[in-house]
Amino acid sequence: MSIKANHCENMTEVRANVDRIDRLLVTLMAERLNYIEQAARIKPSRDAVRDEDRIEDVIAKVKAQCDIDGFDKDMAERMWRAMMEDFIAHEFVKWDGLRK
Ligand SMILES: C=C(O[C@@H]1C=C(C(=O)O)C=C[C@H]1O)C(=O)O
Repeated sequence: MSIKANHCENMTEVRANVDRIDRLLVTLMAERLNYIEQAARIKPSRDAVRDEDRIEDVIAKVKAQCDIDGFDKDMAERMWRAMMEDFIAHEFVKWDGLRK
């Protein structure tokens, strides 16, 4: 299966749709980051900030969603691994900041 997208006749329409999607993605990323910050508050030890099993669980779930929505699994894996590295780095900064 694949996600339905608007048919575009020109680059103005293409870019308007890309810009619309980017705004939605930023909103979702901001919400995702809020949960990462809550994880920093909740996790009792610094060793728990980076959880390799959870990272692989996230990747597996994202790849399963790729099958549903028709998105490239290898691309998604690269994107999510890079994104999670930034989120984890942020979580470490937040975890330290809450306990100094
Ligand atoms: C938020 C967590 O912390 C980290 C951030 C993750 C993420 O960005 O999805 C996944 C695993 C963790 O290393 C978590 O453990 O769930």
